[in-house]
Amino acid sequence: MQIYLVGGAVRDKLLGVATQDRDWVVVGGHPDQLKALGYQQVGADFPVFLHPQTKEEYALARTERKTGLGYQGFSVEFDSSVTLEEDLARRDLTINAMAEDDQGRLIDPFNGKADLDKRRLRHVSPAFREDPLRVLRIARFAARFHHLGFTIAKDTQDLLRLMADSGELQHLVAERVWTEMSRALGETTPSEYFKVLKRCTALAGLFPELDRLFGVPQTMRWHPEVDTGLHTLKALDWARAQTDDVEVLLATLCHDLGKGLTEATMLPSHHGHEQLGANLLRDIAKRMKWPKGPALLAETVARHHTLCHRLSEQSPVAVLDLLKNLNAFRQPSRVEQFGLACAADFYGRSGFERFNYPQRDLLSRYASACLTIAAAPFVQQGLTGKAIGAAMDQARVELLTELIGTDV
Ligand SMILES: Nc1ccn([C@@H]2O[C@H](COP(=O)(O)OP(=O)(O)OP(=O)(O)O)[C@@H](O)[C@H]2O)c(=O)n1
Repeated sequence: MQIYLVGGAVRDKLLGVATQDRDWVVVGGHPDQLKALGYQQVGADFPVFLHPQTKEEYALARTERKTGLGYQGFSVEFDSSVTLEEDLARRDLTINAMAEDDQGRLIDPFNGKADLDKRRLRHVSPAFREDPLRVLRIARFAARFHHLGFTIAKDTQDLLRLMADSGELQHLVAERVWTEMSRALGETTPSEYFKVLKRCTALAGLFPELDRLFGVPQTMRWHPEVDTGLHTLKALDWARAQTDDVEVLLATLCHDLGKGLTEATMLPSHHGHEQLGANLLRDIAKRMKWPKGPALLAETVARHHTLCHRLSEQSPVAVLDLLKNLNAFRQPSRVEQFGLACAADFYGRSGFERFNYPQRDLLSRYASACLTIAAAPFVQQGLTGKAIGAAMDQARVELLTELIGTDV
């Protein structure tokens, strides 16, 4: 029995970046051997074992790589004659198909190291198609390594397109898609995930409401150049630079979904897109099986995000409504999450640098967004709408003064 380090850990070591976890492959081993050594099998159908101390994953070498949720009932035949090369050949990308032996020697039959050097994401073989989730994985790796200059090889782009066009991604179970998307939101350049899926046409099947935003013009006053899809992605990258909170990032991604529906009738103002988007999000969250927390924040941000743009016009009743929708009385942290997603909407405006807004203006708008909902404690004390309004005004002035360093 031989054991090799494989996959992400080998790739990340060569790339000189921190790795998340280490995976091992066991060649020529038998499940009973591993169990006798104290390894614990994970899942009845799956040849993966947890190391008794480190709890790292040790997988028996195999020639079938369908993984995870959605393949219940699928069992992998155990075959101790599978070689390391055969196992590596069925992996997704060449940069993920390298191994290291116990002497630290690299085993790289598919030139993964050369692809790392060329900053290239390239699939290993036609076996890539065994798991349609890999289309999403490639998009996620593109989002993770975009800042290092990685691009997707032409052949691999063609394959992604082929798989998307064939409709095979429609069979993916919602939970797997959510896991990939939520991980992608936390990658360094999350916009790349959606750009890759858009380019290969997968986005239209996976998330049609988001796909529809591309080509929908923004309100001219704020966004003279870009369409709503590009505005959304710009906002998302800005939000990611501030936080890795998936709830905020999902809410930022979804804040303008209603504009896909207002295009025909309500341009140029997109009047009513907030309500339409929020209603849409209820159905989307159910269909895509998003967890409750992220779904709730996304819906509330969609419904109320424009409130921050016209803060001075808001009545305490409107703010109260927002606080209730946010569930801010039970979860005060939602206040800041909301403010951050609204700030991302603001920073995502096209040509925003060109407008040359002074820094203090941007800061004050962001602060205002946070402060509007910072009224929560006052509401908790049972104050009336009028008193809340007065308290908010006072709080807003105080924070702005502190942030800007001058009287407002
Ligand atoms: N659908 C999949 C899932 C995984 N793998 C292979 O299994 C390895 C481990 O998978 P995973 O832990 O999901 O990915 P990592 O490459 O380790 O990336 P991360 O840093 O995101 O964990 C991958 O490197 C890849 O070789 C694959 O080929 N196809």
